[in-house]
Amino acid sequence: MTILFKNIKELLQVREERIDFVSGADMAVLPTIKNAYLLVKNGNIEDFGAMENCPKIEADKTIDATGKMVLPSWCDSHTHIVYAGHRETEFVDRIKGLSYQEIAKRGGGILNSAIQLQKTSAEDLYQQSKVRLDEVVKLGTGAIEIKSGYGLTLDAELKMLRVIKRLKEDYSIPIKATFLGAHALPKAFKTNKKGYLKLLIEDMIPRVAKEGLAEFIDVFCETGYFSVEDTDTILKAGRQFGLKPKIHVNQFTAIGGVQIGVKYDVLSVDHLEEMRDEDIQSLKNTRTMPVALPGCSYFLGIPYTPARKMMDAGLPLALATDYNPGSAPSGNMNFAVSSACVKMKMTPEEAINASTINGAYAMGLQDEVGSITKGKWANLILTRPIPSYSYIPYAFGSNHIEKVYLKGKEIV
Ligand SMILES: N=CN[C@@H](CCC(=O)O)C(=O)O
Ligand SMILES: [Zn+2]
Repeated sequence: MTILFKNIKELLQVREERIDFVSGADMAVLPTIKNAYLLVKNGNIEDFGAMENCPKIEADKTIDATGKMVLPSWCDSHTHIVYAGHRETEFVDRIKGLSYQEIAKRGGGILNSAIQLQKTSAEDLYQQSKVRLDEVVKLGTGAIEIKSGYGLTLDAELKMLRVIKRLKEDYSIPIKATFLGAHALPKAFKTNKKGYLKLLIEDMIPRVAKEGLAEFIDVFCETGYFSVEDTDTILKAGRQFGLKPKIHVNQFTAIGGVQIGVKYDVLSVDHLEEMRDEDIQSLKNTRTMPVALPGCSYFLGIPYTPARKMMDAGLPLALATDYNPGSAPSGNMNFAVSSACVKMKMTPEEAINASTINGAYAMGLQDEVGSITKGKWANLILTRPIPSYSYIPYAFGSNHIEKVYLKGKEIV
């Protein structure tokens, strides 16, 4: 099966050679080809180039993309889309003056979602999550990471991870599963953190690894949740079972989460709303991808990740949605791109690099997706007619996507 996109106004994120990620000043460079063609064969990118070199072949399907752009699908490296119910009453409580932390102290927040999830059947959880996955695919997401962490008991965590496994089997989008048993201290262990750490280390991690339910392990390293010391203990245990770490750090307080991440050579450190100069310094010359979640900053009204400062220091950056019921109830990567430009002063080139190739790296998927490179999956966005790619973050709130393709198959 071959598909030929012709007369593409501009083909974005073209990388002749495979790269892992871009950092520092290179983030401002988005390689493109104007008036381009793209040939897809059996679900993968076969060839591309300027229209004058377009092969004279009879493809099974030819798409005239005059006035439109083609880019690799968004790579959303941080989500919690498998959850039960919703938390808009907490949203209203926050509008009325309560903070996210105050709500959590009253038993709301992650524990509220855990109670709802524990009562939800695996089938219902799958159906609720599927709606969200379908939605984000239509919004251009073509690779996604999904975390557990709303179970907080062995059974409920396994239920979440098995739902993620089922989504993986049912969708032609790469899905990476992350075990986040250390998301919050469950009510039953309120005064017994040691006991929960024991459960995590002796029961949950070995079982998750044995059943092959997750590739990554995550910890919410934050004041009032899991300390740096706890994080050290959990990541060490995860490593023994072959789970690669990517962690939540510096969301509300900077307590050394970045440094423990660097110690474990984590694939990504995510959130980073509170960054000290020493945190930026620690990330230099590492293979760890910093991930910013502007939807969370927007929704909670907390600081945005200091992207400019970090990129000026030579660091890479990825953008993700953090789609979850408490701090970011939106999985719209187009909004992440736009708010990164508006609020974090990222240029459209930087934001697109952060949401494609760097997002792919933050999931270990840089060899499959994230750029227009021969052999990569044809997970693509075909835009509506737009004047320039900067128009995507500029005209925020409008849908600029005409169609998305997963493994070359048209979805919308
Ligand atoms: N901060 C930790 N976890 C999620 C929020 C979880 C929730 O409020 O349900 C996040 O990444 O923002
Ligand atoms: Zn998160």
